[in-house]
Amino acid sequence: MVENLSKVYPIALKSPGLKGTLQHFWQRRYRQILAVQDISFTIPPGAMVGFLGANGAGKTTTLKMLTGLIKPSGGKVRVAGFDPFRRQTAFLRCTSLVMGQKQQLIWDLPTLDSLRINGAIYEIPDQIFEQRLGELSEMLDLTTELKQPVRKLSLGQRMKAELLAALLHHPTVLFLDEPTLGLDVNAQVAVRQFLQEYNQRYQATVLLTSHYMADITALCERVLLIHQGQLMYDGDLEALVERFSPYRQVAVELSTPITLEKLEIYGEVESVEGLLVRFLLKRESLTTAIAKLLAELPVSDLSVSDPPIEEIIGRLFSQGNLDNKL
Ligand SMILES: Nc1ncnc2c1ncn2[C@@H]1O[C@H](COP(=O)(O)OP(=O)(O)OP(=O)(O)O)[C@@H](O)[C@H]1O
Repeated sequence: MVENLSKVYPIALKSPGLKGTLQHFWQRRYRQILAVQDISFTIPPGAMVGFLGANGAGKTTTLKMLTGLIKPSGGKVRVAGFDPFRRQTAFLRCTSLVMGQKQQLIWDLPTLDSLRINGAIYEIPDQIFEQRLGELSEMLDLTTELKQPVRKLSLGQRMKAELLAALLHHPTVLFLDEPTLGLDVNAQVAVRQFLQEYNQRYQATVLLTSHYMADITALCERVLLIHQGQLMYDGDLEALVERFSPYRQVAVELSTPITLEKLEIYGEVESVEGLLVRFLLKRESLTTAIAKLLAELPVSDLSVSDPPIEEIIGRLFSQGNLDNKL
């Protein structure tokens, strides 16, 4: 549960050069960055929620406040009933934060050794450790890799090993910051499937950020959208698409070729491949535009769909777009 949560970062203002450094030493001046402004939301146990926003929107800052790594400047946070910033043992035992760009496994040690260290930190009894290790490594399809030093693992194997390390204590609340960052498509799919299975098997609550919309569409029905530190949307992913995509994609198969110039009379032409033309047509005038197309062009087939979700969100995040739309 998050209520009116805010975070302000003070940024030191310093002119370049020695003079600036000396001045800064005697008289420090700061500017404030409002990284997160007054956001509120509640996530019920067991839900998987996507956290969307452009670079610098405030996602990582929010996750850091939810995991107690930084102190909020204002507002209230409760995770599984705890105030994260107090970092109580019971809180640490039921949560985990996985950051795609940071690693906790020790580079030169075999993965298994790092996992044993984690087991000791969380005081997991040997028998339970072995049982969880077996279970999670099977779900993640990791076997002989665990005996290799971390530096010898592929990026995908390393991410899976990181997840194993983060989940050994069976957290019921999971914060994932770009867990598939830089992975190839197969590894992304494997991580995604694992997260889904973990969520279902242990009814874990998951808050996930990702730049790969495929992660969000595969895992999350509900999304939170943050823009310049403010929560702009909290609801169904599908409804978000409806709300922010004013266009539908209309694919038309022609029986004879038509020049681009003539095609453009009917709407924005997205692509032409031989006799297959893809239009982007405005939702509000879709039926009239299609009727005109069918009446005036030699159409042999026609289908209507939403543009890919990546494209919609991409357009949404492109400079200034959100400001106009919200
Ligand atoms: N430690 C810090 N000190 C000062 N400013 C910071 C600090 N961490 C983040 N910021 C600023 O706060 C804002 C939000 O950053 P944050 O890292 O939360 O964004 P994000 O949504 O996670 O972005 P990305 O997708 O690029 O990771 C940005 O303007 C960033 O420059």
